[in-house]
Amino acid sequence: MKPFRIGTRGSPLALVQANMVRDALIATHGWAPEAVEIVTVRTTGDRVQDRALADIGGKALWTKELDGALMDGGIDCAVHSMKDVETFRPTGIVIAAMLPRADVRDRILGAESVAALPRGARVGTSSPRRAAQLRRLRPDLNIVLFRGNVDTRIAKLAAGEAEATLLAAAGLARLGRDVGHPVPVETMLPAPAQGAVGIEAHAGDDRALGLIAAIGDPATHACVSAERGLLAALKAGCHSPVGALATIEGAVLTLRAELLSEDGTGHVHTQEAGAPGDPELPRAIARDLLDRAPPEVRRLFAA
Ligand SMILES: NCc1[nH]cc(CCC(=O)O)c1CC(=O)O
Repeated sequence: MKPFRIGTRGSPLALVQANMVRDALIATHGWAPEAVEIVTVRTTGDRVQDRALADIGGKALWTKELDGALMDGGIDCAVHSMKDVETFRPTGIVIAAMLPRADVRDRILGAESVAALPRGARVGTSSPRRAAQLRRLRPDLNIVLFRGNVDTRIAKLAAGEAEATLLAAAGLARLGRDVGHPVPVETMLPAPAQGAVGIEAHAGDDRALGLIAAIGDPATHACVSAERGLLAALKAGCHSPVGALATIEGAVLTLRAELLSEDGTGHVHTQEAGAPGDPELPRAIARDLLDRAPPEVRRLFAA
């Protein structure tokens, strides 16, 4: 039998995540290790390292090449950090499953907490959300541009390019890097879909869809879909300063969300509960946020 081919980017984190999917498929379906093959694909985002992603402005930085491989049958599924997957997917590609979500929080490296940062400290990040949240909490901080994969950013910090940086707890844990301190979600609401690994397949490939669905976590899928539904309703993307986090308790999904202006002076947040899988909840939250947003925030989300 032909091996089941898992497409992934080649970054260390992407490879760890692809191996998590591989291990889950092998365990769930009782496959031999050689029944799965990992295929690495270089994406636009991997090639462009010297500019802020927001400046490149291009779409599908992390997915385009993998989408192509899915569409032409070069791979059977593609594994992504859901945080990096555009809100609107091409026709023919479906998110078949998500692995159980990891720690959703950011971690701060170089200080015990955001409050403990020295006055005027330089904090390295390329995330408009993290930059805006930091500026709101601490207008005295100097935000400096940090790009590259997790280890590159840790190395920049060690080289003294900033006093502190923020990284997703999930990525650090998956890479075995026990560094920094978790930032409570009450201090910094995470990015939509942070900590979730998704598996995509061709919409017409029923065999792949079935095999992948068997390793999925429905609660993660419902939460991340609500967070992505909010982005869709806002017509926002990963370059917009948006925090969102859905959680499920019993049969109730609670979605918390905030929008900020780039300089952090404008801010609006809300929280609402509903049924998991109800697409109206994120839409209602988006309308409420846009209604109440100050002009400098609404301007960023004008359709
Ligand atoms: N934008 C890069 C990116 N995409 C996913 C993760 C971490 C893993 C995750 O959030 O699932 C990271 C690095 C980071 O933000 O620290």
